[in-house]
Amino acid sequence: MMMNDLIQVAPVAQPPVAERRIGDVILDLQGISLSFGGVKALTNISFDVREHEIRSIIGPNGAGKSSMLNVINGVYHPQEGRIMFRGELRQKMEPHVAAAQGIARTFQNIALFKGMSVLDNIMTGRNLKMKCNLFQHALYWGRARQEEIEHRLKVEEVIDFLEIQGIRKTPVGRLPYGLQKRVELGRALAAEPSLLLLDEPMAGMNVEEKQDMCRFILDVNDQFGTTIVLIEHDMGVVMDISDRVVVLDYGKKIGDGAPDEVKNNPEVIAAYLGTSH
Ligand SMILES: Nc1ncnc2c1ncn2[C@@H]1O[C@H](COP(=O)(O)OP(=O)(O)OP(=O)(O)O)[C@@H](O)[C@H]1O
Repeated sequence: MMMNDLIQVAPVAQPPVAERRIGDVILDLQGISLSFGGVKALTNISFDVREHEIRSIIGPNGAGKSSMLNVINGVYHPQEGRIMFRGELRQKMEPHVAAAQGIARTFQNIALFKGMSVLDNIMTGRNLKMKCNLFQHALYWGRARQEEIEHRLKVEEVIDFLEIQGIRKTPVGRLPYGLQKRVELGRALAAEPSLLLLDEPMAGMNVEEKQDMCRFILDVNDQFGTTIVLIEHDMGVVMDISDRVVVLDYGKKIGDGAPDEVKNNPEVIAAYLGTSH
């Protein structure tokens, strides 16, 4: 089996890179190493992410992809290495600080409130933007009400964008898996992130659901200029929508470059065929 054989989804038309205004490096990771006790999840990984690009992280199971996302949004603190975000050296970033700096993410296992409606789940993505606290809600009802209306409008925009108007009142737990994934994307978008981290947004989806999700990811990138870092196992999707791809294997970087370059990298092919170890 070659890398090309892994392609499962019909190609999605992608505008040329120049049209999507790829900019300067906004995230620069240098020499990142992360261990859990004796387990080395990441060893001396360096790569960067440019503004407005779609940057994918791929690799076999256990390669360190989710650990890398957790380093980027401050859930894990690497023992070694340096992270620059928008020109600032980050020490121990906490997840809420990363969120406040415009980094949002979705998770491998959907993390939504199953009993709450689609609308209310997406509304939770606005939490960091809310200025009025409970006390102010009681004292300045008018101001809090105005703020609530503004948040609702933003959430409705996200709902329209993701074409989920028909299910806005439905409890999330009643939705099929593919739609739940879309709602999770909606919650991340409600935070109006500049950097969006997507952990296997297409896992468990059928071909049609994958094509829809691809379209939404490309539209988010194109219409809002959002920079996207994506982990995905489906090589067809990755090669179609990414500007650049970084490849991890056993916690080490074995490839980095444009999709065509990575596809033809012998070390990457060997890792996917299981012949490198
Ligand atoms: N919290 C943790 N505690 C201990 N070990 C961990 C932890 N998180 C990850 N690891 C280990 O680090 C290594 C990399 O795991 P990680 O989940 O980052 O890989 P992955 O590439 O995302 O895998 P998958 O594709 O299966 O999701 C694995 O050996 C894993 O067991």
